[in-house]
Amino acid sequence: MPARNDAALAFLSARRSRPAKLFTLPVPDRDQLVEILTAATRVPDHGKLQPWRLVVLRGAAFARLADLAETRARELGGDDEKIAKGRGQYDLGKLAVVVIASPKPLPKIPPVEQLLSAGALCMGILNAAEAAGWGANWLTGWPAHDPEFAARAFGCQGGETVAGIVHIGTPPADGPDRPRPEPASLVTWVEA
Ligand SMILES: Cc1cc2nc3c(=O)[nH]c(=O)nc-3n(C[C@H](O)[C@H](O)[C@H](O)COP(=O)(O)O)c2cc1C
Repeated sequence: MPARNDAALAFLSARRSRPAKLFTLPVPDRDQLVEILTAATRVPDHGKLQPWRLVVLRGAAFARLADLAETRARELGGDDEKIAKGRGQYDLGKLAVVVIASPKPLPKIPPVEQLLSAGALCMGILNAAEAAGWGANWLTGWPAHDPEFAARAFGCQGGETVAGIVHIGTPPADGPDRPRPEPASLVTWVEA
């Protein structure tokens, strides 16, 4: 039986995202990011399929992807708001890990379970980054859900989708936390 870990419980009880648009430098270097990803990829994965892959965005990649999002918005007939929303996180990005859900064609493990594993990986990156002293924020945005953008930007193919784009950086000083769920209002206890 695992020992009670009060420090871990305290961390999980206080964890939160920080707004990526306010991140500043520094961001994790390669070794620091590998440490985060080593912890984060320790994630439930039915069938040990590893139904995900990661794309790390740094430096000039962000300006290129912002332009790609604008190009795609124009192709879709989008207005200025769609262009601005599409460019947003890439114009401001400094370091981000794109989690690609990459489902394997195995009928035994349904696609939803493989997608959930990718979501768990996003959460793992949030937690590992915060535990390592960084701010982190899980974003998507319309381009991430546009198959053509996802193919051009991240090489998505064969049923792959973007589960999350997790930005990591130096966060601003903490503001107030957002309201949190009260478990009592969510839980049905089934005891008979
Ligand atoms: C799948 C997913 C996609 C999200 N995409 C966005 C997004 O595109 N833009 C945004 O402002 N927030 C987005 N969010 C919400 C942010 O991650 C938000 O900061 C987070 O819910 C804060 O919760 P936390 O403090 O418990 O981590 C997304 C959340 C999830 C789970």
